Amino acid sequence: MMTNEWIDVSQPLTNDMAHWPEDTPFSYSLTIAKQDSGSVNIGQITTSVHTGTHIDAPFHFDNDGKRIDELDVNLYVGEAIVLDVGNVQEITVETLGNFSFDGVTRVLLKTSLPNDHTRFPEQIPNLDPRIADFLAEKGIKLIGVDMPSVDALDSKELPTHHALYTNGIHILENLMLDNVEQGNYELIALPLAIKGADGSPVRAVLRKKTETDHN
Ligand SMILES: Nc1ccccc1C(=O)C[C@H](N)C(=O)O
Ligand SMILES: [Zn+2]
Ligand SMILES: [Zn+2]
Repeated sequence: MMTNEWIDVSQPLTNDMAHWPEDTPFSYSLTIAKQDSGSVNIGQITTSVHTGTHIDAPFHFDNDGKRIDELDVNLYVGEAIVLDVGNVQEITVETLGNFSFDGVTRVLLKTSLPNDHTRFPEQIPNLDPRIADFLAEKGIKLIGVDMPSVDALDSKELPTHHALYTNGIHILENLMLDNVEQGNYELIALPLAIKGADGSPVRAVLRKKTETDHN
């Protein structure tokens, strides 16, 4: 059987990468050099947990919501469908109504936003909060986007975050889908086990399903 290779759809974590204005930038530095320790190089990282490819815990936008370490890891591993919605600036129920969801529980939206991890976008396509009900009805438990947020960048109310949460749909942000075509994949995007956290970086990878794969 032909097996496809896993492909990386995560933003590289670089010291010049984009971050939310007023949020903590990502930085990696070597704090102990081998010539000084006599044995090893040791680095440290500093970052907001919402920089780069990451998941939101419900606690990010709801004080009573689950924290990262309380989330089921099964949400982040398994079959996912990539949908190309790059033809619209506003993603609505009507946009999604054109697709078949095939009984998958994870949907990744590829928008028109070009992937550039060094540039924080000025504007992003809008996700109508009403898609939450629609996706929940299709059995979706995880939505992934190639943008820093599922709401407008200046939103304080975060209507789409809340609508998804209310419908039991978890959120994955800042995927890199430029080189991924629409279709059925397997996804791995596991968060770190950060106790009590509101979000976590993930390493997100996809593998295209072949016709011989079972569902
Ligand atoms: N880090 C921030 C700093 C300031 C204002 C918003 C954010 C966010 O993270 C919101 C976004 N909806 C997110 O989940 O990534
Ligand atoms: Zn986030
Ligand atoms: Zn978010």
